Amino acid sequence: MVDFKALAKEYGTPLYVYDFDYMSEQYTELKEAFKGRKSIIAYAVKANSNLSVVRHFAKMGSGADCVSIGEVRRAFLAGIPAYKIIFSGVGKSDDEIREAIEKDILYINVESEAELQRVESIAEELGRPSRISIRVNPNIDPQTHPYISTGLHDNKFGVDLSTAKRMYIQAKNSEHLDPVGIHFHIGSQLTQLQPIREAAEIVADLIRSLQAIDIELKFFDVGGGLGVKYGNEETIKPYDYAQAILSTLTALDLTILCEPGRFLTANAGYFVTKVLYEKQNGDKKFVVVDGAMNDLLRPSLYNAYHKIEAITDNNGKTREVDIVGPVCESGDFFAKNYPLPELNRNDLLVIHSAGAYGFGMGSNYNTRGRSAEVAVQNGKARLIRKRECFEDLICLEQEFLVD
Ligand SMILES: Cc1ncc(COP(=O)(O)O)c(C=O)c1O
Ligand SMILES: N[C@@H](CCCC[NH3+])C(=O)O
Repeated sequence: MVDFKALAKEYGTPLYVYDFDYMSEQYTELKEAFKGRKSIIAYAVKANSNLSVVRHFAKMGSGADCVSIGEVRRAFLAGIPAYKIIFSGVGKSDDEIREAIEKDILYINVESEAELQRVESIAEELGRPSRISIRVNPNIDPQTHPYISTGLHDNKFGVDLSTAKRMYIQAKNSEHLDPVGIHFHIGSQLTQLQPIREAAEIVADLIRSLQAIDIELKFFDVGGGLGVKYGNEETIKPYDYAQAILSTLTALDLTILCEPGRFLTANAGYFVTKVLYEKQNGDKKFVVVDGAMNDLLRPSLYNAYHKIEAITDNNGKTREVDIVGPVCESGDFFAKNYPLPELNRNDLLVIHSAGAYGFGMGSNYNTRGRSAEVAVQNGKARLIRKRECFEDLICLEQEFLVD
């Protein structure tokens, strides 16, 4: 049990708290699910890119799935070896591609024909062949929130099957490209197994058709996306997930690469915020807290549900309130019509499932410094990122002030 009151007293609020022991359990469960097959769990750094979090997974043997050269650099800094780092994303710049090739990462995940040309040219310039994988868009509806669906042709990600095949042939015939993997990722917060199985089947068939023309791949990269419980949703068990994927690989000897983000971190994280005021506009009751949409954007952006726990001495009956922050937007809320007891100034609200896409999607909107982050491990807490102060926010502008 995390003592949120003590942490809030020591580190202040708003505050992110991460349970590193829970992260370890999630990692181990997923890794075990692929037992009997060669596999790399490549943590999706975007979910929570704090260096201490990435380092925690590095120590467990994790690789890293990165979507910018900044994330690749983070992965290196955190101690993830080059041979377990992959780099995805639809818009990699020349500089990013160059650095990824120079750093000799496991592979660059290519998302278009135009990008393949750039990787080939840059590899030629460097005189160093680039290992690549191609992200296939299998046109499968993942049955998740439209903003986080990625495996339909309507989405910008990956290439269709026939384009992928053309690209593999080009790569095979190029002395500057070394096609080693194939990738798909149909969306995030997936709670249905069937779309994952269908996508894996489609991609496994493509691998067989490539084998028939002598293109042998080593890595079957199944992306991330495994959903978690925010409320009452049914989720997929890691074992069933792994079995569904492995069942499509009959007679194929490939290393599985899996890129979980949310599964490893979401329910390890809590966002702790303090009650400032209660107010009432007509019939509507509001609880105003010191955290805001610039700290945790998911409710504002996706109308996402997060369980909220009140730490208060008032245990009386609840009433429905909107929980809102100080930012000047009506969209700045953590929950609407949420049942909470009467609250006093300085009571705490703990917002659950905030470990993935929480701090990382934060901003400095309204010139608000981002929260501190704390890790809890083996019953001990430690600061893993300082709270941002005003000087941190203005330091890149200050020298440009003119009279
Ligand atoms: C290519 C890729 N891999 C992995 C992830 C991680 O997803 P999740 O956090 O849902 O596991 C994402 C994000 O959706 C992604 O786009
Ligand atoms: N930001 C999203 C997930 C995006 C996944 C990135 N590919 C969320 O908070 O749920």
